[in-house]
Amino acid sequence: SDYFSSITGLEELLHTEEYLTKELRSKVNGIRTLLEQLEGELSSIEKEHTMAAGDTENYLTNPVNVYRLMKRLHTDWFLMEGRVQLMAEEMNFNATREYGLSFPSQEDVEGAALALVRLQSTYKLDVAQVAAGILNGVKYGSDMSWQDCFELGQQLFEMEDYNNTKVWLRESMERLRRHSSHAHTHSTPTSGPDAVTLNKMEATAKSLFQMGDFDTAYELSQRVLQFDPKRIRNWHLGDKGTTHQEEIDDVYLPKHSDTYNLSQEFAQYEKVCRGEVNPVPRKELRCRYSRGHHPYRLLAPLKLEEHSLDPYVVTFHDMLSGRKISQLREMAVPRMRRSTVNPLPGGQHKKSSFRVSKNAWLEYESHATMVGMLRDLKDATGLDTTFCEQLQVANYGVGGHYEPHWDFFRDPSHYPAEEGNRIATAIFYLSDVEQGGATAFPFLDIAVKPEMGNVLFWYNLHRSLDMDYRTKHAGCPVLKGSKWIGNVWIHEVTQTFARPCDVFRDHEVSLEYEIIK
Ligand SMILES: O=C(O)CCC(=O)C(=O)O
Ligand SMILES: [Fe+2]
Repeated sequence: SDYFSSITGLEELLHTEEYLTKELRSKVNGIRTLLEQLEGELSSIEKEHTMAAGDTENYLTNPVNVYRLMKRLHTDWFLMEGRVQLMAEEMNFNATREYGLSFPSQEDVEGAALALVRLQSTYKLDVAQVAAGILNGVKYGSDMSWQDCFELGQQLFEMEDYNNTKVWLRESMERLRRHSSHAHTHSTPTSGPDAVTLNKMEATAKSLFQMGDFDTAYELSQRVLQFDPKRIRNWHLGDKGTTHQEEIDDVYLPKHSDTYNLSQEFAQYEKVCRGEVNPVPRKELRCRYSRGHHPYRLLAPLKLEEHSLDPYVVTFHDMLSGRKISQLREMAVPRMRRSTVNPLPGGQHKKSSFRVSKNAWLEYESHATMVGMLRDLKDATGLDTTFCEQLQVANYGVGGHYEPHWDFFRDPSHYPAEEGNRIATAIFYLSDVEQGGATAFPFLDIAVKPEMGNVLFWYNLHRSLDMDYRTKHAGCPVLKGSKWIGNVWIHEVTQTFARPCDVFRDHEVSLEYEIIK
């Protein structure tokens, strides 16, 4: 399971499908050959038999015919029987569990549905466009059928996401309406919903009705009636007369939605993800060459892009070659696991829809490339890299994201006292991302687009080592493509000379951002 959280798992699923397709294709071809043989033999017997039946006496007085009749019934029909049996055996196709192939779980399907609606809401995508395979005006994939949309609507309904249920069911019904009127004008037989689907449609309409979503319920029931006018008898009258207990039990009522996702802060985060940031130019910010903290950088200066000076957030361009990036990703792939988020004290590390990605932890000493990364970081920032966690390589698939959070730990029991808190974060971008997937700082109005080889760096702590709450940040949902990053977390102890503190504590400025929504 967890296929949906990154691209590496999805490739496996594609492999499954390729295998199954080939398997079934060869089966279908085999059966067709057998069927053609059978067809040939049967029609020659039919021909012979018609001849015999047409003039029985004449036929049966011919010794050759008599012999052939005998032979047919003694041998040929049993050969036929064998052929049919063979075909029946061939017909057996139980591929879905047989070959140790990978299949998505219910959780995966839900994750994929969730990803789709997340993208839709974060990037304000039009459902009709998404269903048509268009993302922000670029046509990528093929259309979704009305059944696809309906199933997604059902899925969302089960997940109790009623707002999205509504839009997808409506899109589905709209597509069904167009589909059937199109089929009609071309005088091809209308492939409407089958009885099972109609049942589902009816049940869904009923639940929506009882939940008070009359418009969608109406739209659904109109389609049901179009294909089977006998259905939907009197439930639209409020089901007087059939108020059995079970009828009431199967009504779904909305749960309270997650309040964070409804907060101002979340809305601001989504805005930053969409790139709707404040257009006021920040004159103090520059793109410039930097010598960093090592004489070598006089010859090979760093390309520094400032995003913010306080808190300090910058990009170092072109810090890692494509070849090294491939090495890193190759090392990480076999170790990738679904990402977890830090638990509340005493809790377990949990998978969460808050963070959908896979990651692997790699030891810096295990490869020269990683040792080099730390050295370059040290040269660029002046920070001491004695206390770093292992390198965390993460991959987000489509819809993958990491909601706003802080990298520092608020609870000192979550880091070793001798290392201190996470003073700084460096994100090595190990891929480009076609659309979406920015690293966003909602309080700072900054969205950094991943560019392969760049390093995004910031301080999580004030000089006073107090937590800088303005550094809340997130990985925006990946809309198109796959996002790879390498996270380096540098801890505070041993940085006394690299980043000395001030005479006064400087943390007041960020306190107003402390509130957790
Ligand atoms: O994916 C991103 O851009 C941010 C990742 C991040 O914040 C983290 O892993 O802590
Ligand atoms: Fe982070």
